[in-house]
Amino acid sequence: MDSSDTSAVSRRKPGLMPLDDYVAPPHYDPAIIELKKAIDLAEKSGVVPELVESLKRTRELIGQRDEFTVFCTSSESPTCKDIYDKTCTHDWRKVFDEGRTTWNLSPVMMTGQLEGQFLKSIVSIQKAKKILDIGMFTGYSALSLAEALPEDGEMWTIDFDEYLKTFVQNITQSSPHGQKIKYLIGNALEILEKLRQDGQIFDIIFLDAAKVEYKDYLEYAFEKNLLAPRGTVLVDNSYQFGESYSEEETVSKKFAKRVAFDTSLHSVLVPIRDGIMVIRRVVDVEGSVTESSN
Ligand SMILES: C[S@@+](CC[C@H](N)C(=O)[O-])C[C@H]1O[C@@H](n2cnc3c(N)ncnc32)[C@H](O)[C@@H]1O
Repeated sequence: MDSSDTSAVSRRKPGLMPLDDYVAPPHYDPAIIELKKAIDLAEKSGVVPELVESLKRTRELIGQRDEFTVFCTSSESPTCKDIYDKTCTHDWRKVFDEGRTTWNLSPVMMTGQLEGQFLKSIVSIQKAKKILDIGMFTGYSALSLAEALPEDGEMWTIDFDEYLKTFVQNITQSSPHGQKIKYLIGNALEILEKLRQDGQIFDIIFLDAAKVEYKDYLEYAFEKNLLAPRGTVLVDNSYQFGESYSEEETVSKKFAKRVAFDTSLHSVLVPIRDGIMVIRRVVDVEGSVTESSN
């Protein structure tokens, strides 16, 4: 986009993030990290200048595309922005060293504005009323999802630490959606088992905790029926920074194959950020009449 076109900016609907405020997030795509290396190498090795220029132009186009994607995406709520800012300035290393968090947490773990708005869209399209968020951290995904729920909607969120619950509660109490959030503190697998025994079911389940446990979360959703009929599972970090499509048989790749080869599931991997997989029961997408691929 031509950034000198200010008339385009003034025509944008209220609520969109001003482009001047846009700060490019750290890149999740290993191809872009490789491209930066290629530019350095090309500059140092004295190749034809047109090659260096072409590589730089490629990098610039990727940056412009990312910027344009954010431009076309509604902005975050003031409370989500507050979560973002407070998470970025918090001393996570210190609280981890003091034993107050189980994981050595980092702001890059947050879903953030673009993914948050995507999650909200899914909630509203599905008209979901009850959601489970596995992996709360500082509540960015939990609040984004909660914001699209109806007033009597329920947002249940899981994480290990009481410290995180207090952190999130202190911020979300100023949001009208904060009261929809129910905190489940402890180990995700133990909590999922308890939810199953209690017969709880959810319209949407968002997976964003331990990647090695994703297969178990999936089993709880589809085989142990924590997912309501016509429900949706959303899986964050489906690219896992490239590990899912690397040569090696990584945990993320095994999970992706597990989903891809399951004929009872319909899935689509949306290339937002580190990749979000949207998984539903095939009968809920195609009905009972399906066309054979043979
Ligand atoms: C990537 S962060 C979640 C980010 C969050 N969804 C957001 O939007 O900001 C992963 C979180 O999952 C939690 N977690 C990881 N494994 C867990 C487990 N087995 N049980 C409970 N929480 C877990 C970690 O403590 C961490 O806060």
